[in-house]
Amino acid sequence: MKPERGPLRVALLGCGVVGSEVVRLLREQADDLAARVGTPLELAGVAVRRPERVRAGVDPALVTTDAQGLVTRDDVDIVVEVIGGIEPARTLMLEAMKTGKSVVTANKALLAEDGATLFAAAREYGADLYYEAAVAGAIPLLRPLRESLVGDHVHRVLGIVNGTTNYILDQMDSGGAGFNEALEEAQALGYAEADPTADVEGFDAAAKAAILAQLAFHTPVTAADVHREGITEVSAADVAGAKGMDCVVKLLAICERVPSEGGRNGRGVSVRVYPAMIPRTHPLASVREAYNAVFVEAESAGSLMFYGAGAGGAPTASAVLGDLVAVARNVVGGTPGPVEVTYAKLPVLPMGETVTRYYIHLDVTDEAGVLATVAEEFARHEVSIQAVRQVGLGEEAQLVVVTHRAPDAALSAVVEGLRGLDSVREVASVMRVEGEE
Ligand SMILES: NC(=O)C1=CN([C@@H]2O[C@H](COP(=O)(O)OP(=O)(O)OC[C@H]3O[C@@H](n4cnc5c(N)ncnc54)[C@H](O)[C@@H]3O)[C@@H](O)[C@H]2O)C=CC1
Ligand SMILES: N[C@@H](CC=O)C(=O)O
Ligand code: NA
Repeated sequence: MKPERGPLRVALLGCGVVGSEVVRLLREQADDLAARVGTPLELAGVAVRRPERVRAGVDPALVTTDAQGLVTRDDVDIVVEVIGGIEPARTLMLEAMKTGKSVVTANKALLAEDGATLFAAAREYGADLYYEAAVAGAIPLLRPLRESLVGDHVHRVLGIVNGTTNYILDQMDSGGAGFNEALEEAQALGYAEADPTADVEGFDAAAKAAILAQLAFHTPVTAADVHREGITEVSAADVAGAKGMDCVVKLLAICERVPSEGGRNGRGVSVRVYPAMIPRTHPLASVREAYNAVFVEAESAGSLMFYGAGAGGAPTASAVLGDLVAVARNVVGGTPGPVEVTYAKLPVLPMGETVTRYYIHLDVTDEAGVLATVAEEFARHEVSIQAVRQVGLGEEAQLVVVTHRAPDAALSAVVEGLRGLDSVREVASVMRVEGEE
């Protein structure tokens, strides 16, 4: 008979919004977790920056500021990293894996910047590296891509992966709070990153897009490869323009395989994050507050939709605990989990080659021939117009143009050209349109 093993000892790095919830769940669900793993999970230590702070439910004897010492201790089996940022998180995780420990992390910034180093270490030392919480918080998305869909051929991953910006855009759309007020609320609710610039400038969503693209297309993608635009430039006029089109503005992460004539894998991938209009009838339009939703389109599976809480302490801790149990079971069973494979090595194509649609709102002089001059600018760059509408007269004259799909570079050139026309007083709003033709 196999001898019963002792408890698995867990080192927790960071005890902020997510870490404190991990501690709570480990305590409150101890018996169930032990039954599911086959042995108890025991907290070996909690590394913090400010030890003097009182932390509810954390035994002060477990608290340390020596994270490095904690991850290399012989009585630690698994390390949970919820500090965030690049360093010291990277060094701590590498040290942990070098000394034979498996790692669970929620750190998308690090995985998207230098995941390759961490994955290489996991392979070299036979350790597990699990990170479900890093993308779309509680929503099971990475495990489905990494395991359930690994036998399929993914074409596209499209979704809302940042709760803070969705909360802000939702408030702007519903006419509630302004930008700053909504951001403060998102921070108070524990959705925002330590530096909310990461949220509102799209860095957080870009990191998640890189992780998703890498898993979906088995190809190396880092945050630096992702075309990124945040929501700080989204104005009340953009939101109102979207309403006028029966659309809503959402910050979207889009990862697409770009088809080629011959090869099945395509000629590359497009990975991008930007605010875009989507029709109110589109399922993503009904994703409110800080919720996330992601569509995965795969050859055999068809379209799959994942929806739920993408941010916040308890939802994120749920994903961390799920990984912790999975890793603990692997330790108990003596078999490591799956490793990342990036064999496809597809290039990430420049944004200019990406095919999208544009909505363009122009303040124009109301005189004969303006429409023709404007239309000529589109024709010059071979961008076909789907619809054009005039709003107002005289000083108030405005044109709203929606294009058919065209390369982004051509659309940018059209906007540049329009800015140079005498009959165009102002290009009031430019936004990509996603969702449907
Ligand atoms: N809050 C959320 O909704 C989500 C957060 N995440 C990720 O989870 C991680 C943690 O996020 P939060 O808990 O929200 O951040 P937080 O800022 O609330 O917590 C991080 C904690 O780590 C501590 N810390 C910093 N440097 C340290 C060090 N050298 N040693 C020990 N402790 C140190 C900080 O004092 C802080 O208490 C980040 O990677 C974040 O991107 C992922 C999904 C959702
Ligand atoms: N700051 C992030 C937290 C989760 O990743 C968000 O707002 O979605
Ligand atoms: Na997740």
